Amino acid sequence: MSGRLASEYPSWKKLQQIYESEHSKLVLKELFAQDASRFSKFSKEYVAPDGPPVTFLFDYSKNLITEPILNTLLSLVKEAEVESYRDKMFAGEHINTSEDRAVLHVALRNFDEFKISESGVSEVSGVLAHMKEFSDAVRSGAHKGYTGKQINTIVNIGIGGSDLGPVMITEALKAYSKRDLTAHFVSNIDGTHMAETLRVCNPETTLFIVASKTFTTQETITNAETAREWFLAAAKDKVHVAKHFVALSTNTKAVTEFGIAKENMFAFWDWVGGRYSLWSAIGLSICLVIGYDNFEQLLKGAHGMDKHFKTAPLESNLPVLLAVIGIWYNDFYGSQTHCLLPYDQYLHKFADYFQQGDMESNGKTVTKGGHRVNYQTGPILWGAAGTNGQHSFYQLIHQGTKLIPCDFLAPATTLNPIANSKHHRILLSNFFAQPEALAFGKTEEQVKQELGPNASDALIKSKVFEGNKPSNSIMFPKLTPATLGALIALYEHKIFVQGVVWGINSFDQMGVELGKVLAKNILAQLNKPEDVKGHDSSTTGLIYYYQKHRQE
Ligand SMILES: O=P(O)(O)OC[C@H]1O[C@@H](O)[C@@H](O)[C@@H](O)[C@@H]1O
Repeated sequence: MSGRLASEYPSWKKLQQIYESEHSKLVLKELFAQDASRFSKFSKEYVAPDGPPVTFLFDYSKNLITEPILNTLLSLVKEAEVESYRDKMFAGEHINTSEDRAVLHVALRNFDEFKISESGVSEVSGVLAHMKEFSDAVRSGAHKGYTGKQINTIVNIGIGGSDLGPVMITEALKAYSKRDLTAHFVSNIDGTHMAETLRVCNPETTLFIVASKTFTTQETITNAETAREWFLAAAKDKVHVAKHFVALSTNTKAVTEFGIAKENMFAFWDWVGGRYSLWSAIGLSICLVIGYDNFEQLLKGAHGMDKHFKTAPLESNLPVLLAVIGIWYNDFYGSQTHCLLPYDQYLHKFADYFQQGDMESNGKTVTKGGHRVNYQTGPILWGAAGTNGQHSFYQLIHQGTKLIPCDFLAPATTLNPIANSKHHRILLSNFFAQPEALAFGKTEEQVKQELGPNASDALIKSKVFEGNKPSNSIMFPKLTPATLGALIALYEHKIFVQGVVWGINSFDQMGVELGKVLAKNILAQLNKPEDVKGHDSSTTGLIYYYQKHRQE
């Protein structure tokens, strides 16, 4: 975040040399054979410094690294002054320079421990108290709808960071949820999303949560207006809106203009980035689904990781280790993508969530100093819950031509021990087997032995697994709210470290703006062919086709 080009650091140059001279010799099978203590050298157990008990094992031994490589990667972190930028973030300095803002999602889960002087920080506990009071009232049935019935359905209307976090967490912590409260999340402007949701809602028992940091996002405002119209068609009187609509936003003026009273608004501040906002008022739907106490556990779990990130030395700092291993593949091996593979059905939205978290943060081509980078920045992030991916895209990871580093995550104990935990043992045997197969593969010799003397050469070759595919494994005792909080914070800080090394601003998102502006302009031209002006022939042709075929 210094704005310097990463390629100028001495360690970067050294890493390039190491890669060129050594990468063909970095063979996991040999690295493990040569060193019986490789696992203990390259794994760490995280234990939360305080707060709710959180622990997990981070095993990074199946990576194409040696101690000298790791040390050089850590020198890179030092040269990029990651520690100093980390301290600036925690101190509330305006490290989001293009927007002149602090980056303080850590202040949302701080419980007054780190001293941070930025306006709004002292209001965090008041908003949490408001969230507790409101979510308790809805969950207990004290807050009633306009006909006196209890609320049994919530609809969160938001997109991007105002949707993905709540969706991911409410799925991940479903085991802790109030089962008689149904939660829907409407994000897409496509009317189908709202129409299909309203079809199963009853206006008397539904609470709409309009979640938008800016309260100007076209999708969210349009969806909220449609929801209000639908509600008023039944409730008739606007006075009833107060019981059925709340807003989560930084923009009091726009919220009031929309018709939501100030007391039904849950505030947050411009130093909370959209993709880092689930810890803020944007988490209200999470509180409603899992209860405030569980939400607080989530925050405290994240706070424990914040403390670890802030104080642990680089060589045992887990977000730093995760970040530099990612940089090694992204910038030296030329890996384009990174795969997140939770072996836990509850975490089936984890990769979707970090797709925004990572790609919107580090998908940048210029440094903070305005220089075009001459190296790769953020990876393409993707993934799915195991074992589903194994029956779909793992083929390419095992035998395709691309190197795809993977993170495997799994709980030792399932929250659903059905059939005597038989399912979980099978699930975990896959969680253990896949990284092993990726790393060690299967040689031609082994295949020949298996197939016998009559097998054709082509068949033998098709069954060979080259191996040497790297992965991290993260295993935790059980998926609890605090554990989930710590895991999310781990990845958030990984993104931070990588952004600082690459010299980019991880906290703006200028890239989403152009499309928004163009769409507004085109919306005004859709009525008549003669209005369609100023486009290339392809765009004009597409709009004409629409105009010819639409039926409204
Ligand atoms: O919460 P609001 O302001 O509606 O923004 C929703 C989303 O909009 C997008 O354009 C991005 O900027 C995201 O970072 C953001 O999370």
